[in-house]
Amino acid sequence: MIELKHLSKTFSTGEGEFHALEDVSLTVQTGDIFGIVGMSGAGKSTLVRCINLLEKPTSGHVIIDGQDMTALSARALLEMRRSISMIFQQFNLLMQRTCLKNICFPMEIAGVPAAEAKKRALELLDVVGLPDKADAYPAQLSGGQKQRIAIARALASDPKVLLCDEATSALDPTTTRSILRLIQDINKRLGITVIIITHEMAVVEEICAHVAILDHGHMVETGTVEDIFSNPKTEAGRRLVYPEGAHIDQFPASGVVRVAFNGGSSYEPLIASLAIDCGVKVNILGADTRNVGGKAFGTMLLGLPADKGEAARAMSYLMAQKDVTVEEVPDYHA
Ligand SMILES: Nc1ncnc2c1ncn2[C@@H]1O[C@H](COP(=O)(O)OP(=O)(O)OP(=O)(O)O)[C@@H](O)[C@H]1O
Repeated sequence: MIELKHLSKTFSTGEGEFHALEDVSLTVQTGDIFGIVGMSGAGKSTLVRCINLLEKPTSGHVIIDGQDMTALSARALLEMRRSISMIFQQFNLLMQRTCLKNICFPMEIAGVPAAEAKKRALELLDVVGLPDKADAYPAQLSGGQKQRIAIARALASDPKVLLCDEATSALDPTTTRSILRLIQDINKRLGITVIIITHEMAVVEEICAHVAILDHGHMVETGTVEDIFSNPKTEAGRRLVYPEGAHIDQFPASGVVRVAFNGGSSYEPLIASLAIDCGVKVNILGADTRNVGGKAFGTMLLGLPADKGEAARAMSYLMAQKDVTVEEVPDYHA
């Protein structure tokens, strides 16, 4: 389990202090695939670099399997870091080494005998689906293949945790999907906890179970991907989940409710049955729906009728529905 407790990171810059992270706390369970999302500059990379202490937090704690990383001696930290591997957007392969030698590199540093390292590297080439690329150089590979080699290298130290910093951001959608499948496979087969830093909600949607949203250095929302996608509670969350809209204060109506569909089979008939069963017509002010893991999710903003009795009937009807949550939108102003 990875626990971040009240983590803050302040950089001193020419213009004074810059608070890149402020009081961030979150827990990632062992074996999870956890997404950390946020717009550019939100502090994602800083956060991930604090997890393996490449960046020393200004205050707060990083606790991995009960061990406080911030309290370890330099030697113990080095040892602990071996159990946390990282992959990057730009792959960071050594261009003058073959793929096999790239994968051997962390084992060489750890003092693994050459023959043993080579054997393990060949196994890892198999794991990432590139058994024929042992003698190829990175320049001879596609972006997706380079990332596969980087993943093999990351696995060479038998890590417990894999940190992925925008690992698919330089790849096309098809290659992205295949790399995400590989990461998912590694998570399942090897039980490695995965933390994915990304600005793309599609990546989170594809493979993460839990997600945290960072906004200007603050962790503003965290939960299951289903919860956050079906009903983002903060402005930053809504901006990421529904970049095309769902800004509630642009709609001209009063008595607005947000209806979130939490994986029920269908949403279309609800408004129709509301009219037929209750005799109440509502305005659909905005809607956005999506499919997560084969289930339907989405939110609708509904404008309730001005008549208080009708509005109350509509509310109780909506609240009685299965797999639907309803909340009034108090921050709405006509
Ligand atoms: N060493 C540093 N010195 C000063 N400021 C820094 C330093 N590293 C990061 N920052 C600032 O901290 C903020 C967060 O940066 P970070 O790279 O963590 O964001 P990010 O969410 O990963 O963004 P992106 O998606 O664009 O990479 C930025 O405003 C950045 O300029």
